[in-house]
Amino acid sequence: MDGALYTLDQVSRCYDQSRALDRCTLSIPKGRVTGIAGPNGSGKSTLLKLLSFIEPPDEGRVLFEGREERPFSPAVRYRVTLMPQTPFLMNRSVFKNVSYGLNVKKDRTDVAQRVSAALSQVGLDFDKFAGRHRHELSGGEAQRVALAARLILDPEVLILDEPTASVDAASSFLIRQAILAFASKPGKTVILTSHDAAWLADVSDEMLFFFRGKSVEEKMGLMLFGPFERDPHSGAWLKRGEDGGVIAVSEPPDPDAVAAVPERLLQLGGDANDQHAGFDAEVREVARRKGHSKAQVTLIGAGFPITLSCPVSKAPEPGDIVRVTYPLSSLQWL
Ligand SMILES: Nc1ncnc2c1ncn2[C@@H]1O[C@H](COP(=O)(O)OP(=O)(O)OP(=O)(O)O)[C@@H](O)[C@H]1O
Repeated sequence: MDGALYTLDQVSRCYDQSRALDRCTLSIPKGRVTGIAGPNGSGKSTLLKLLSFIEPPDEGRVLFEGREERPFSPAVRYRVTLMPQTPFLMNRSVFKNVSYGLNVKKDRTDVAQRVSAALSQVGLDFDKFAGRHRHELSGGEAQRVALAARLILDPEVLILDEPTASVDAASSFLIRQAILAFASKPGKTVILTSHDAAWLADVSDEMLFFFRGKSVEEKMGLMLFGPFERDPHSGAWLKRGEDGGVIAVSEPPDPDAVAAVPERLLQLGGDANDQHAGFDAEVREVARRKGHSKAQVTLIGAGFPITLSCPVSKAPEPGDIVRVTYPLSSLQWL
């Protein structure tokens, strides 16, 4: 690792009444692929806009190579390129779209050759695609053209917001290949989000997990939102599901707090006791990936979604009812 490229120090970004980023502190390494995962509305896109110097923070500091860029200089903006969630393609040829950024920079060297190389990086043939217009492209091809339009600029930092949203498996694979080829060049940093957790984990060297406008330490396998209740007999705190099932929690610090257990600490099997809480859950999905010794398991317990990983040899099957246990001390309040 070449050290931190970005450091965010207590950064907040507010829209109307909502805080899209809430006193967020994190760092992103240079020369690595960093994936940012988190639920809808957790602030991922807002973070990417700040990292691209498109929007400034309302509070706190965004340091780039240890310096605060405020106001943003064109020099630093040219080093960073963002592909937004729904990238815009002009209603002109693929050639004009991909070469647009070079035009803006008045860079006219070997344009056709560079457009051809950029298209080839995303698996598109120059002769077949360069003359096509937006309406002559599938969703996946349009997304790859948008990526080629960023790759041709050869930025130091490539930031991609949901690059595989609504593309087919073939395009998703080609986008992954293009990202990894770019990232393998010296000095390149990639920062990206995706709702496809397995795809994101596969392409990323590092992962950051987002929740309510800030980065949390690790991926949570169980998250429970209030209200919580107290068992009148035992005095223990719990979350009751719609099906009547209950999941044990510790005492909530405030009514809005969310109870969370890291995925790593959720186990299949085991007994509940003073230190370990447990509940029954139905297995919904088991994802086994080639070359990985662990399977990703999605379950529903007391009506709540749960994810955990377990050795492939011990993975249950969809439909199985299994016991999920976790150390009570591992429960965090977010
Ligand atoms: N331009 C805006 N104006 C008002 N509110 C906004 C704006 N952009 C984002 N928000 C709000 O800020 C919060 C964070 O949004 P953001 O798009 O950063 O989350 P996200 O994690 O990228 O979500 P998703 O996964 O759905 O793309 C949300 O509550 C959203 O409604």
